[in-house]
Amino acid sequence: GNADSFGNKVDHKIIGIDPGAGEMKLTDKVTKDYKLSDWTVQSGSESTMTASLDKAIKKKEPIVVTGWTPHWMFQKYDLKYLKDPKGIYGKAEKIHTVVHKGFEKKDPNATKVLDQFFWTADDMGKVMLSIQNGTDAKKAATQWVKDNADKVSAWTKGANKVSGKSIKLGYVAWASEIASTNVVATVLEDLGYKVTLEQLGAGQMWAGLAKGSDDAIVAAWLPTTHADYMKQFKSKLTDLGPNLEGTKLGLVVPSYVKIDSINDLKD
Ligand SMILES: C[SH](C)CC(=O)O
Repeated sequence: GNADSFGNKVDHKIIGIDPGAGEMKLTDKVTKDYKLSDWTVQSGSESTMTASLDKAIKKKEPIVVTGWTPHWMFQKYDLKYLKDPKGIYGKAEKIHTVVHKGFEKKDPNATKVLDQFFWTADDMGKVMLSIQNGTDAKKAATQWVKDNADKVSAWTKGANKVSGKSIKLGYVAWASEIASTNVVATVLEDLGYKVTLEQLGAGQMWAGLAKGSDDAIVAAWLPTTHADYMKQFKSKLTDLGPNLEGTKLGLVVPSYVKIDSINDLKD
């Protein structure tokens, strides 16, 4: 391709996240369907991706990463999504709360709270930003719960305080899920639950939920991003529905990058 193409400038690399993330599967499909044959998707983690983004932006260098909303990166940097004319990343999605099938009978009280948990990208953004600014995730969650007693009381409506009961929440270390899982854990702890948080890879989180080593997740990106996991484990899961609506995911570049569409990645 021509020497000064964007592809050449970034060594034809899309800076990705953890290999089990649904977005990575979708990004593989993007490289195929948009015929980006000389491109590779570099896997790592959310923190290696955001570190690469930070480094490039500090030097005003070109970069393209797998991004998503809600995420603090959009508050911290001036970024834009590349248009996805083939719609491979899907439309706005919802993050669902999913429990191991049978948990709803084992603990209807906790299930009620999990079912009633619902908040906005702004709510999540406040917790994410506080964590990004160095506050411990647990403390940021506790602070948000304290500051939003009205919202939380809607989640715990009709639920009782408990003693001697425990619950295990699985999650993946994505900023969005660190925020949501710690907030839900705090609310359950305030009701008397002993809550264990298990940080896992995406595949392990779904497998753990299916086999019951975890009771619940608030991290299911549906209908597109986690479609494969949901299909694979459907018979072992009870989907309690959305806890957040209006997500987005796709390829993200700093605004100083002069391309606007995934099609522009072709040399
Ligand atoms: C990275 S998004 C929060 C979720 C996913 O891609 O699996």
